[in-house]
Amino acid sequence: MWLNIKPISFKIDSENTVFTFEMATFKIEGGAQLHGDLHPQGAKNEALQVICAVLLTSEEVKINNIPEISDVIKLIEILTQLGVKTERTSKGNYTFQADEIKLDYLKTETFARQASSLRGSIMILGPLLSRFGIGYIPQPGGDKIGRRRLDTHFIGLQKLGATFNYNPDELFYSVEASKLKGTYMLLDEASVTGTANIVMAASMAEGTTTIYNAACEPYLQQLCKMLVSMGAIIEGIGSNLLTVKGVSSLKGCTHKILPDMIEVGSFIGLAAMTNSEITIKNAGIQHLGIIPEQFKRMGIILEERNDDLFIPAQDHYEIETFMDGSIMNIADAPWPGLTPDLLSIFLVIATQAKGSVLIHQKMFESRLFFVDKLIDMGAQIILCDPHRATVIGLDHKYQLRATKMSSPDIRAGVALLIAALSAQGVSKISNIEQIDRGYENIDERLNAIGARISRIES
Ligand SMILES: CC(=O)N[C@H]1[C@@H](OP(=O)(O)OP(=O)(O)OC[C@H]2O[C@@H](n3ccc(=O)[nH]c3=O)[C@H](O)[C@@H]2O)O[C@H](CO)[C@@H](O)[C@@H]1O
Ligand SMILES: C=C(OP(=O)(O)O)C(=O)O
Repeated sequence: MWLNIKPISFKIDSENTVFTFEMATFKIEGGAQLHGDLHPQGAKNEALQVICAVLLTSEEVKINNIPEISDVIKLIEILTQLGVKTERTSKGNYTFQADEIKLDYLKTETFARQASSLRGSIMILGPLLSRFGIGYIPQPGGDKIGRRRLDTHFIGLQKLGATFNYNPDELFYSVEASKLKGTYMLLDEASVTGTANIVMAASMAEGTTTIYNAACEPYLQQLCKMLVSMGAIIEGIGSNLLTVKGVSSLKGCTHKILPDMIEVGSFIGLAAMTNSEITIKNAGIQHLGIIPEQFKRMGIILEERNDDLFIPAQDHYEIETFMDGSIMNIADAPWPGLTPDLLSIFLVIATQAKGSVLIHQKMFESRLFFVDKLIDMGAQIILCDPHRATVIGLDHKYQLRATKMSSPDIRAGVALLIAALSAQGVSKISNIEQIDRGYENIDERLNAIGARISRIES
C-alpha cells in the first residue's frame, strides 16, 4: 500500500530510477547492544537548500552526497517536473541542469500536491523569483510540530521589490517582480529556510542586499559557499549579517553536502541509550557546533578520533548540574545555539541518565507531546507545558517496556526508535514514513551493527 509519498520515478538518461517509499511499521526487538561503525548520510536540510539553488542557473550543477530520503527525492521530482534535467550519476551524486524550465507546471494540481507535501519546497520560491520574475507555492508541508509561519520569507522578498499575493481558497502564495532591487533588511526572526530564500533571491538582484538577523547554521553557510562558487558575491558567511552584491547571472558548479548533524546527534543518543560502542565515521566534527558539548553535559563520553566520533559503551551517564547546583536545562536556540531538531533525542536519552534535566523546546509548540509514549514505556517525565518537559533519569536501573506507538514526526520518530531499541521486548512503531522522510534506510544501517528492526506492513 502506498501513501502520501507515491512511488516516485524520474528519468535518468535512458534508464528510469524508481524510488518507492511505502507506508510501513517497524517491529523492533529491544535490548540488544550494538557495536560498530555508522556513516552519517548527507544532511537533509542542506540538501533541500542546495537542490533548490540549481534553479538559479541554466548551467550544469553537480551535487554530491545527496541523502536519498523521501523529502529530498520528492523535491528532486518537483524540479524534474519543472523541467530540470536530472541525472543520478551514482548513489547520492546528481547532475542538474535548469536550462528549459516549464513554468506552466507551477499551475498544475500535481505541483500543488507535491509541493505541499514537504517544507523544503518553499525554497524554490527565491530562485524562481530571481531568475524568472515569478514564484508560486502552495502552503508547504513538513513536520506538524507547531505553527510554521512564512512571514519572514515573504516580507524579505517584498523588501526586494516583489509583490505578494495569497489565495486563501487555493492556499497558494505567489510573488512577482519584473526586477529585484537590493536593500537593507532586519529579519523578524532568524528563519533558516527564510534566509535561504532571501539570499538566493538577492544573489541576482540589482545592487546590494544586507540581511541582518540572518540564520547562519552550517547548511546556510554551505548554501552561501555554493552560491559563491556559482559566481555570487556574499560577505559575512557564518555570521548573522550577510551582504549580497547582486550579479547579473550565475554559473554552474560542483558542491558536496555535509554529513547530517541531526543524524550524528541521533546516533550519539542511540549509543548512550543502548549502552553500545559506536564509531560515527566522518562526522564533520568542525560543523557540529555546540552539539558534542551538550551531549557531554548529559554525561556521555565522546572521543574525537580525527573526524570520527567514538562513543564507548557506558553503563551509566550522569547529567551535570549547572555550576550553581541548579538543574540542567537543555534548550534550543538559533545557530550557534542548539538545533531544535535534536531536543527529542536529548529528551529520550535523559530517560536513562542519572539525574534530571529540563528540556525546553522554545521554537515549536507541538514537538514534546510524544513523551506520552515514553511515559507508557516507564520513563519518568513531567510534561510541564507544550514547550517544557522535566525528565528524571532511571539510570538504567529499570529498562523501558516495549510498546506499540506511532511516529508523530521525524525526530520524535527516531527518538521512539531509540527508546524501543533500548527497551525490553518487542515494540512496534507505525507511520514510519515520518522517519523515512529524514533517515535513509535507518533499519538496514542499524541492523548492520546489531539492531533487530524489521519493516512490516501496516
Ligand atoms: C527544511 C528545513 O531546513 N527545516 C528546518 C528549518 O525549518 P524552517 O526554516 O521552517 O524553520 P524556521 O527557522 O523558519 O523557524 C522554526 C521555528 O522556530 C521559530 N523561531 C525561529 C527563529 C528564531 O529566531 N526564533 C524562533 O522562535 C519560528 O517561529 C518557527 O516556529 O529550521 C528549523 C529550525 O532550525 C528546523 O527545525 C527545521 O528542521
Ligand atoms: C522539522 C524538520 O523538518 P521539516 O522542516 O522538513 O519539517 C526536521 O528535519 O526535523
